[in-house]
Amino acid sequence: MRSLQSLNLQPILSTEGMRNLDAASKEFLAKKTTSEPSEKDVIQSGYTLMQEAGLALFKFVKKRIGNDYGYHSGPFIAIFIGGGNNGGDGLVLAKHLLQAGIRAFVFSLAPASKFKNEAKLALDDFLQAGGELEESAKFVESFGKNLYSLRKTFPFVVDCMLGNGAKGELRSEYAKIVQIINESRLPVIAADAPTGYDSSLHICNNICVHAKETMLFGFPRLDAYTKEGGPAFGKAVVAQLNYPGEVIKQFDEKNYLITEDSISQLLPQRNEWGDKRHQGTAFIIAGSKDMPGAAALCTEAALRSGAGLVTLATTEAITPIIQAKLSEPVFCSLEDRAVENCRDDARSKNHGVLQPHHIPTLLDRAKHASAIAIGPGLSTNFGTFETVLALLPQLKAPTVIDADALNAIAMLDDAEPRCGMVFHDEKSKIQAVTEYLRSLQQPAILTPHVREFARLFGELPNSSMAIPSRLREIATNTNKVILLKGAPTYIASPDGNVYIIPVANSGMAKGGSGDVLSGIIVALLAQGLATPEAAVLGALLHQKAGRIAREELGAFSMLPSDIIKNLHKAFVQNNA
Ligand SMILES: NC(=O)C1=CN([C@@H]2O[C@H](COP(=O)(O)OP(=O)(O)OC[C@H]3O[C@@H](n4cnc5c(N)ncnc54)[C@H](OP(=O)(O)O)[C@@H]3O)[C@@H](O)[C@H]2O)[C@@H](O)CC1
Ligand SMILES: Nc1ncnc2c1ncn2[C@@H]1O[C@H](COP(=O)(O)OP(=O)(O)O)[C@@H](O)[C@H]1O
Repeated sequence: MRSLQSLNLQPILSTEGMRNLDAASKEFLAKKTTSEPSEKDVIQSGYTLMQEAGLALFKFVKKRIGNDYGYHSGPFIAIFIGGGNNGGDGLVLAKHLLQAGIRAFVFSLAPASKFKNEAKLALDDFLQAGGELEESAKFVESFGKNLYSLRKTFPFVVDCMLGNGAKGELRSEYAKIVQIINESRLPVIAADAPTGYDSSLHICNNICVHAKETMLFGFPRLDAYTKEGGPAFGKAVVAQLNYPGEVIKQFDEKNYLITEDSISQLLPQRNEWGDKRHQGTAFIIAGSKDMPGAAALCTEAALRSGAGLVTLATTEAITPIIQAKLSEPVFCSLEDRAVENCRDDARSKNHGVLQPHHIPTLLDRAKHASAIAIGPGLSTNFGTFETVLALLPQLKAPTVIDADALNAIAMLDDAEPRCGMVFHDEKSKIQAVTEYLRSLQQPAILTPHVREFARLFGELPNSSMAIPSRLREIATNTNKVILLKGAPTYIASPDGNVYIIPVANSGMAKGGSGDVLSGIIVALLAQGLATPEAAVLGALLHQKAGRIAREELGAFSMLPSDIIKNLHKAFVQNNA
């Protein structure tokens, strides 16, 4: 069986974790050379790491020289450095460029006398190699009012002003340079963090470099993938440095970066000799009279994701509509009967939606399923909520709980058969939701977007930095996988690991995309993947197909159905 544990994924560190790892590694490496290292020995170890960082940056920048960004290639590279270690990285880069015969201007925001420790060693090496520091004031004077000349001279800018040590609003000399760089619209490559990103508050200042790419040193850092940091970091590229394995273990925060590269390693093994039942049978409970499309999208996505048999249970009011669209699913058409319940007074409201009298039929059909998805487009009808709440504890197969099924659980306090049970505050409501979920015997994946999440578990933490630990807590307490949809996607597993898919694609932010995701995941579960693997692989395939759809159709025009149309490419490019 394919497992996430076997993938050797890169841990994502917080800025604090990264800085602590840096410090501990310097000590550790220094102790390797002498049992009682002096401060100088520790600085020397730090410089070894800085040289690795600067070399990686050089290789990266060198690849960008030419027409990589589609801009004409000017003769010079502009590197901006500050007086800390981020500036030191820039000096190592500049030395390599110099030695490679590539002309670089190093504009320094700090006087040479300000450099100390590793950055001082880097400065000494740079000067010794024949390099010179340009004063940043000169840059402001020559280019500040003449952006045309700036654009003519430099194809792009390398930002080594401030890295993960930056705090608070930028000082005026930094702010002025950042404004000029931003106004020039030149592409920026940032080292470790874009200048203006406050690595202690984890927010962008008003004045902030918006990098095209940022090279992160050592490990992926959470800041680069959040909604607060992502727009400033641009595309994050990680340069692995030789941090000692023994030290890394101590700083693993159980958050892992996972990208489409891992798809092929997670795909379920197909049984070439097996019949349709060997490929998994998915049972989908979805759709209502006003939302037939949700059921259709979910079902078609499951069909396109490898399940041998897909059965759709939906109300008879919309069964013919979906039958006209899809030939392959088996249908479990749920009889519409006008019924009354204690909330929905108009009988007609209960027509064309899931109702308690459907439960015996659903349970009978669910017996044959290897996985179940429940929720897309079910409606917020009270009887539907009641049905979902009564049905879930009776299901045995691994289950994807999405959309209105999540809304049903969030209404635990209101719904029958718990009518009259009132939770007095949010804390007790969250506790009731947690207990309900924990009591479900089958493995399950919950796929809320942020509003569904808030209905179930209260608002997400204000800072994205705190989201992984909140999700970890819920996954552990409920013993269920929590997949938080959006950009990025977070998947928290009950074992405490959180997987982060660092993709932002506004073309996917459209009604119906989530229904597609549920369909993919239920098919993967049906094929025997465990819940964490099915959730992660499903989200990766979904995002990859979405990326391909966007490349073909653009973010404005692509539709959730185009994600399905491109699913085969997400699978096939990985030789499935
Ligand atoms: N082994 C290692 O350690 C490795 C570390 N590496 C690199 O080190 C970087 C971290 O270096 P760091 O700790 O020196 O911090 P850094 O980002 O350069 O900032 C400090 C400077 O910023 C200044 N400053 C702060 N706030 C400011 C503001 N608002 N506005 C203006 N200025 C402000 C502050 O000035 P001060 O306040 O002290 O006058 C000081 O000069 C890390 O991101 C990575 O690139 C790599 O080489 C790999 C190995
Ligand atoms: N900005 C975005 N970048 C990448 N993926 C996104 C973005 N916004 C939404 N998505 C994805 O699209 C899907 C939207 O799901 P959801 O909001 O439940 O839609 P619906 O319920 O209408 O189908 C989720 O899988 C989510 O991760």
